[in-house]
Amino acid sequence: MTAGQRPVVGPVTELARAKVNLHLHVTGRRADGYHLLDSLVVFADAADEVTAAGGEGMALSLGGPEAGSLAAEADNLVLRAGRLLAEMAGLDRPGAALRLEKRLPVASGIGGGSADAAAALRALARLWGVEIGPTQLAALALRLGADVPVCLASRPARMQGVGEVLSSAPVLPPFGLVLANPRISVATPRIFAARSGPFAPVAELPAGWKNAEEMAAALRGLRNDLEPPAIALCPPIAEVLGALSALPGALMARMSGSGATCFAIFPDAAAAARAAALLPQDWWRWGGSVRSAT
Ligand SMILES: C[C@@](CO)(OP(=O)(O)O)[C@H](O)COP(=O)(O)OP(=O)(O)OC[C@H]1O[C@@H](n2ccc(N)nc2=O)[C@H](O)[C@@H]1O
Ligand SMILES: Nc1ncnc2c1ncn2[C@@H]1O[C@H](COP(=O)(O)OP(=O)(O)O)[C@@H](O)[C@H]1O
Repeated sequence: MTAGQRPVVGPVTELARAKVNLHLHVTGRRADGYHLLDSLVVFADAADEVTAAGGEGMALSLGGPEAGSLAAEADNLVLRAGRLLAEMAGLDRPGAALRLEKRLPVASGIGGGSADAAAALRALARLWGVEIGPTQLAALALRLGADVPVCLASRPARMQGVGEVLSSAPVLPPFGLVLANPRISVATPRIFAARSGPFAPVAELPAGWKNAEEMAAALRGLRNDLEPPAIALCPPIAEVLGALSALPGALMARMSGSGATCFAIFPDAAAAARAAALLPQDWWRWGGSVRSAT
């Protein structure tokens, strides 16, 4: 890796989209305790925003409706990503004024922190003119978290290994998504630690689905293995799943990642947006579309 590319002068902004695990099978466990996963991952249009501009030293300012829960965070993933990229690029005096517009709930199973870290890597690589290949960037991302590599591309993907083995997703039809969180944060390590029982098989997925109904029918045959331990530790998740399933037009509902955010699939984005408005106002809720593979 070099710092040989022409740096960008103006501020660089990157979206940090919410990651949604349409299924999540825990297929094994490594000797170091990390779990082997099989997951079909999509990215919603709900997103944080990371902006990087030139500056002396590296500083981060926070804004947006969900910034409050991060104010006390000494080691924001955006700064960790910046420090790591600067170190790998051999930059002596890296300078960046970073801004995080936080709209996604923190510690909620939609990888907001991972998406922020990935967005910071993309933004700073452009700002500093760092030339880095995709393999090297993915290895760097993995050091920040198991979910960061998939968030780099921020497009539909099949995710395996502990999160670092990425391959093409089936061809997805257009569909809408509702996300709902009961405003309870959930710590990922606790949920993995509470999981028990035999490991799941890798899911058999087709080359693609013709429409949202067909996709939802296939997904109903799969599961999120972290859902039972998450509900045991955080019972309101069951209520969120019940409310999502009862929305008009919902084709299936499931928890994402280690929770507590749950999602429901709809035939289109407009139906999803209408349905989200029917959920309790004291929940974090969102309805809209997902980013396609192209
Ligand atoms: C569960 C998932 C599914 O996409 O999503 P989230 O709930 O975080 O959104 C991810 O695997 C989370 O990825 P990420 O949040 O980046 O995890 P990390 O920071 O690397 O790890 C946090 C902790 O989760 C556990 N962990 C994480 C990933 C993995 N494959 N196996 C694990 O056992 C470990 O206890 C680890 O110490
Ligand atoms: N920019 C950030 N956004 C969210 N969480 C962050 C960030 N930086 C550090 N964190 C820490 O990472 C943890 C996991 O956050 P997050 O990625 O939102 O969870 P999840 O992967 O479950 O959605 C939080 O508890 C928080 O302490």
